[in-house]
Amino acid sequence: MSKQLDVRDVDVVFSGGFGGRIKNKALSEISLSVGGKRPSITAVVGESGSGKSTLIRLLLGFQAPSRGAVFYDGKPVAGMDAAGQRLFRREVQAIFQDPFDVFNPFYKIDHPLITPLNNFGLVRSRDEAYARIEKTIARVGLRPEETLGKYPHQLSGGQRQRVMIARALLLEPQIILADEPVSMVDASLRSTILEILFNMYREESISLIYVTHDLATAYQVAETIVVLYRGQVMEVGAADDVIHRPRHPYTKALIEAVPSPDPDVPWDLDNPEAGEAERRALAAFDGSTRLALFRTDPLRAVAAPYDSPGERVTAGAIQQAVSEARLASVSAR
Ligand SMILES: Nc1ncnc2c1ncn2[C@@H]1O[C@H](COP(=O)(O)OP(=O)(O)OP(=O)(O)O)[C@@H](O)[C@H]1O
Repeated sequence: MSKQLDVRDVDVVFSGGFGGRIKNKALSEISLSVGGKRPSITAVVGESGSGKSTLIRLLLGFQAPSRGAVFYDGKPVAGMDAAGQRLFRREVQAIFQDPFDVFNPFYKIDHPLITPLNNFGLVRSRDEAYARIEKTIARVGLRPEETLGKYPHQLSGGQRQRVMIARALLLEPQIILADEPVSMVDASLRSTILEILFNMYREESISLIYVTHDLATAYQVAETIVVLYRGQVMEVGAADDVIHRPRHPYTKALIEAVPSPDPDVPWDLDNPEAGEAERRALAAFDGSTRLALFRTDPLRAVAAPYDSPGERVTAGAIQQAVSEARLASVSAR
């Protein structure tokens, strides 16, 4: 049983202009929940200005709703006592788009890892803190000896993002809100970071709200997709249904906007347009084969072995690649 974060029928209205007479409804009639009986991953997909950041601030308790309420573990976040708030602050963690903004450039990256452990009384000594930090750093795929003791600018963007994930994990959260966690990371690391997030869910029962503009990665990790447009939920459902049987014209338009290159043109690994779907397809092979990549639908790609660039791939090879890629995608979810 994991704890539940619940948004019930929330509006967020911002006032602007002279005397606050101009009203901007950033969120309208929003209801969603994560966690509860079993942990879950929900993706919230929306374009710029759809209200994603406002939603994250609302979920973190930084933005008060104009109507409706947010509940954590059945209690309204707005009315929590000090002890409740403290628990909420520890158990609901966020990971942001650009971790560089979060780090203080004058402190080594050990600082934002040790401080919350001390503040929440989770460790009794510096040695205990370092033992936990090293273990967690390793879990997000970094080497403690190459990471700790460094300043933020001495790490790559992907390393900084993984340190932020480690920081969230150290606090033993119930729920993680990930706000565009891979949009600043280069393509080759995107899958790795999404996989780390997915493993937190699978291995530690942490629920995840993954906020993104990218339908393909949403489909990759989430079981439920919420499509947000101008502050309203346009469509919500199981990821497969939303992607393969979209009901709302806006969702259809989003899916159509995912680039789908000519299936007759083989891709190679250096193709800069290769995205999540291609990388997943590649995972179906052991990497020893030369591969050409094809999109089969907007969000799925297959990899087929080929001998030399430009050579046409046989239908049989594609068929085999399709079945193997499907198998890979089934087991990855
Ligand atoms: N503090 C604020 N005061 C007034 N209006 C705001 C405020 N914050 C957000 N808005 C407005 O609310 C709407 C939603 O903004 P929000 O930042 O949540 O969108 P977003 O989906 O996160 O966009 P992006 O992906 O570009 O960050 C926009 O119209 C924005 O101008």
